[in-house]
Amino acid sequence: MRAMIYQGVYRRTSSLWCRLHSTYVRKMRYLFELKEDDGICRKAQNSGTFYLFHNLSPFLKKVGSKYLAPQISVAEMKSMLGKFKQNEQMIEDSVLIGCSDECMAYFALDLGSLEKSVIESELKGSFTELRKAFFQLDGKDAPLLSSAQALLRWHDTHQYCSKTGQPTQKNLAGSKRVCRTNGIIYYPQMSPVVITLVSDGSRCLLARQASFPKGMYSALAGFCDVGETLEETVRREVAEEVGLEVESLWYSASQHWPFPNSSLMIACHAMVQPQQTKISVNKLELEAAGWFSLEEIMEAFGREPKPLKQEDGSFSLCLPPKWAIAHQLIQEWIKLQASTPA
Ligand SMILES: NC(=O)C1=CN([C@@H]2O[C@H](COP(=O)(O)OP(=O)(O)OC[C@H]3O[C@@H](n4cnc5c(N)ncnc54)[C@H](OP(=O)(O)O)[C@@H]3O)[C@@H](O)[C@H]2O)C=CC1
Ligand SMILES: [Mg+2]
Repeated sequence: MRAMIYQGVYRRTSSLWCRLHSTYVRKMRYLFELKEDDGICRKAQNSGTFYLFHNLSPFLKKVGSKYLAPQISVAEMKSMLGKFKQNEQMIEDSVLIGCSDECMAYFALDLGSLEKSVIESELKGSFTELRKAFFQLDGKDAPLLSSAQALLRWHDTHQYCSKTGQPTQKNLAGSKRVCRTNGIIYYPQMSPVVITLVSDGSRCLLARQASFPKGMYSALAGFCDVGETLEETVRREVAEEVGLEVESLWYSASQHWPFPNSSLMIACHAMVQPQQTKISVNKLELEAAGWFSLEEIMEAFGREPKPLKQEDGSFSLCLPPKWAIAHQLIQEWIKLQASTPA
């Protein structure tokens, strides 16, 4: 009801509204309406565009070395569903993931129940594992597909109420699911993770897990435990993984991270005492960890960001790609070194 009144007011005063509010505010208010009101959302689905997935792999087109995520119009969607003899209502399974500056809504839809190869040849592209394409995606596509995949995965794994065992229903935008039996509302979840670049004033500490690409080192990361503050998580993870005590820390930025599930990566810098830098690697968590000088870091950034085998069989240092927030932390650390007197 609130959203309907709101929309009426919006229509009557739209020119005033446009003058009063920035594009950003208009977009956010519009997305809020779509999440609140299934009727408005249904209309938006009939004029919006769709990002397609197949069992959580996004539909992409490869242009040179880059991947692009095509937006499929509602007309194309309906024609394709017709070819599969599917009801157009399948469009309502989609989830809202954003909108354009002109308030045209974007949705994501998983077509996992349909034959993959037929859709691929129909739309001339391919469903590609997100992990494979993530670092070659166009600027705006990576965060959009990352949150779309997380939302689709959450709906796929929350079909039933954990209290009553009854099926849950999603609202049209997909911003929640409701158990009709007892009214419990479930909201999409993500796990908070801290990622910390530890410095001793002149070197930074990087580590690798056995699953990382050869030669790749990154900042220390770890999931927040229930009840912890971010500061406590940073201190605990640094102590657990490399046996050091953090003296001070500060927040840098955050990023949604789709692997292995939906995480909110909260990036921090931390300092340890220059006299207390002896690392003791927790081999259950990490394969290796080490201190790296500014020169070593600059040299690694100067190389191609891919594993490079050296003559002795080891791999040269390779740093996280620019989309990963760890990359940003390392870049900030470099700037800090330049601005700090030796
Ligand atoms: N952007 C980047 O550069 C980097 C990103 N990351 C990301 O940071 C995240 C956390 O890093 P990681 O070092 O693995 O974390 P942790 O150091 O916390 O260790 C991972 C272990 O924690 C347990 N765990 C606790 N809570 C969760 C949860 N909510 N989800 C999954 N596992 C949990 C699991 O143990 P068990 O399975 O035994 O129960 C898991 O093996 C990952 O998503 C990883 O992809 C990590 C490094 C670099
Ligand atoms: Mg870790």
